Formats: sequence, C-alpha cells, structure tokens
Amino acid sequence: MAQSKTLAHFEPVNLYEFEALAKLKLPKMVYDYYSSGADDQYTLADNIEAFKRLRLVPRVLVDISAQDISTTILGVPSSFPLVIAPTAMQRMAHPDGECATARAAAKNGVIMTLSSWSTTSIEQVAKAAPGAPRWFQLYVYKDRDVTAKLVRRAEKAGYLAIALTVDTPRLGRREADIHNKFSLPSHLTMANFVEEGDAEKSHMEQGAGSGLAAYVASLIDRSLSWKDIAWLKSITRLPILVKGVVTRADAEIAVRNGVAGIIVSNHGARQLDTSLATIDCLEEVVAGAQGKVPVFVDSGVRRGTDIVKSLALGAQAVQIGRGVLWGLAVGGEEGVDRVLKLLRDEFELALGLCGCRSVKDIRREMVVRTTSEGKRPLSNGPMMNGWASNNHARL
Ligand SMILES: Cc1cc2nc3c(=O)[nH]c(=O)nc-3n(C[C@H](O)[C@H](O)[C@H](O)COP(=O)(O)O)c2cc1C
Ligand SMILES: CCCCC(=O)C(=O)O
Repeated sequence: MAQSKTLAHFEPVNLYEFEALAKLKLPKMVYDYYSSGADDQYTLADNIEAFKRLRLVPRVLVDISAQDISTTILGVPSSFPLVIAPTAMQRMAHPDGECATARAAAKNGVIMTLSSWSTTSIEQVAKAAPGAPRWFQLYVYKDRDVTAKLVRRAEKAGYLAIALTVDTPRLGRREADIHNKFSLPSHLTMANFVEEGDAEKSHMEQGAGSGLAAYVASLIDRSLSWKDIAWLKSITRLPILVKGVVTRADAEIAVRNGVAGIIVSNHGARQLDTSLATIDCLEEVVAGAQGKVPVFVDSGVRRGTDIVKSLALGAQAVQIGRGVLWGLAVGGEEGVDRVLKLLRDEFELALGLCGCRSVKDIRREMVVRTTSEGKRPLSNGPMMNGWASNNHARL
C-alpha cells in the first residue's frame, strides 16, 4: 500500500516530521486549510513559543521502574492524558477520514471528539469503533431544530459528552483560504446533513473567497450566548463542555451555568489573532474553575513535554488537533496510531525524567516561566520554586 510504503521509507519521529511529510502528500488547498492560523498568525507561532518559554525542573533518584501514565476523564479511563480535538473535514486528509481516527483512538484507549463538520456521519463513526468513548463537538446553527437534531443523534449513537465550541460566532480570517478559494471538494460532504437532504448544509459553494467563511456567515448562529447553555441542557442529558474559554471570568460564568468541563482553546490560533497562547491562560482558567470542573487545554501541543507542562499548570488532559490530521494524511489509521503512540511515549519519558511515576505525582513546581531567551526572570530569584530547592521534602 502506498501509504505504508511512505511510512516504511521515512519514519517520522516527531509531530513536526509528520507535518512535513503530510505537506508533501496533501493538495496545497488542503494543507493550507489545516495548517493556517488567522491573520498574521502571531498566535499560531506563540502557541508553540509559549510552551518553549516554560521550562521543566526535574527531580532525580525517584524509582520510575513501574510507571503508570493512565488517567480518568469525566469518569472514563484514558490510557494517557490526551483527547483528540475535533477537526473538520478529515476525509480531505485520507479517504478513511474520521473512521480511521476513531479506530486509532479506540486502539490507543483515548477519547476522540467528532466535529459537527465531519465528512463521515455521527452514526458511521460510532460504528467504526463500537463502544469506544467519544465526544461530539457542536456548532450551533441559526436553525435550532437542526442543532437539536445533531445533539439527539450524538446522544443516541452513544457519544458521552457535547463539546460546545464558543470561540467561533464568526470565522477567523485565514488568508490562505481566501487566496485558495477554499471549499470542500465536491466528492465529499458535511456528512451529518446528507441524510436530511439539506444541500445548503451538506455542501460548500466555491466562491470568490473562502467557501468556509461564507458557509459560517450564512448558517452559524452569531447570537449564541451564555443563556444557550440552559437551552442545551434542556435538550440533552449529556454533560456539556465549553471549548474556547481563555479567561478566569468566563470560567467562573461557565461553572455557574453548570458545565461539566472547560476546554482552554484558541482554536489552534485560527480565530482571534494576537490572542494569548492558551498555555499562558491555563492557570487563570483553572483558578476560575475552582476545582469544580475539569479543565482541558489545546492549541500548540506538539510534544510529550507540552503535556507534562499542561498538567503541571492544572489541566486534566490536553487535546490535539493538527497532529492527528498529519497522521491521517501520512498513513490513515496507521498514521494516527503512530502519532498517538509517539505522544504517549514522549509523555511517559518526559514524566519519568521529571521524576514522576504517575500523573498524580505532577506538581506545579515542575514548571517555571522563562523569558523568550529561555532565561529565568530575575525577579523570581535564582531558584524560584520549592520543587527544585526543598531537598526532597516531597519524598
Ligand atoms: C483543520 C482544523 C479544523 C478544525 N475544526 C474544528 C471544528 O470543526 N470544531 C472545533 O471546535 N474546532 C476545530 N478546530 C480546532 C481544534 O479543535 C483545536 O482547538 C486546535 O486544532 C488545537 O490546536 P492544534 O492544532 O495546535 O493542536 C479545527 C482545527 C483545525 C486545525
Ligand atoms: C466554523 C469553523 C469550521 C471548522 C473549524 O473549526 C476550523 O476550520 O477551524
């Protein structure tokens, strides 16, 4: 098989190499859509840079011969603290699209989130890996009946939670998509609307600019507000997570509105350019959540060390978006499987080298903020945290 052959010839050993290989394989329009951020892409770069500014402070001579990196997410076991973020239109990356992702997620014991804008239907994805834990990401259409129907279908098909995306009342301006006149290739559909015979929602027109921007502008409900959490709760018994919160104030409101979890996200820098990197917002949001609901983080996670840092700053797990798309493009299910295993191995290694046997051993003190040159800020003194200086008081 051509896909496997590529893997056999050049085995990517990190997510950046998966991206480089994916770029070679994908049509330019598709690669550009997947990789782009909004406007000048300052936040796109900063999502990565911000993780680099954080440095780890390891402890030594801890027996790590029996590591356990598993965790529990909303009551569901997860082989390590990672959830697959929703990314739209996965069959542009590989013909097996969302089904390949679902199978690889199930095989690796991690939760997959399916996008509202999948190119495979809610039910088909459920059938691809029966019984595996999955969340459904919701975009709210102006037509609330259409929206409610999506939620009911997800519930019926066994999805365990609804991730309501709250950072996209309008689409961020992705300049490559405008140049490329991006639209969903005509052999593919927004599969959740095909059965309804709703061509306006299942297809995307190619027009003068980004077809996606036009689709969002005409169909997505810009009036979405906090009161709609109550509406959503009135139509489903599934737990609701809000995806796209980046402030303490919004985290507090989310908790008051009875959400089951908060996902700190800037949508992989595809919405508001020059917004803060999410890893720099995480602690604020964790404070706002007051320990009442779990907090997750995405945008810029590329390495096992990024997962350690996210957990040290209070996340229960990370989500990854593009990494899975690169895996899909490189090798379908096998490619996603490789990406998940890679991140799992990197996380286990980083955790062990930090002197942690399990995720429970992760402490805030393991992470320090540095300047962009990787220097500790002077104001924090030479040894700015107890983790490094308290002479093994923990042990
Ligand atoms: C190509 C692409 C499509 C996406 N589609 C969706 C989507 O349908 N719904 C959603 O809530 N987020 C979507 N996102 C955002 C991701 O869920 C996630 O927040 C982001 O990709 C995380 O950043 P990362 O790509 O740096 O891991 C998409 C992101 C990308 C790159
Ligand atoms: C409304 C956005 C469509 C899919 C998406 O979330 C993305 O491209 O980032």
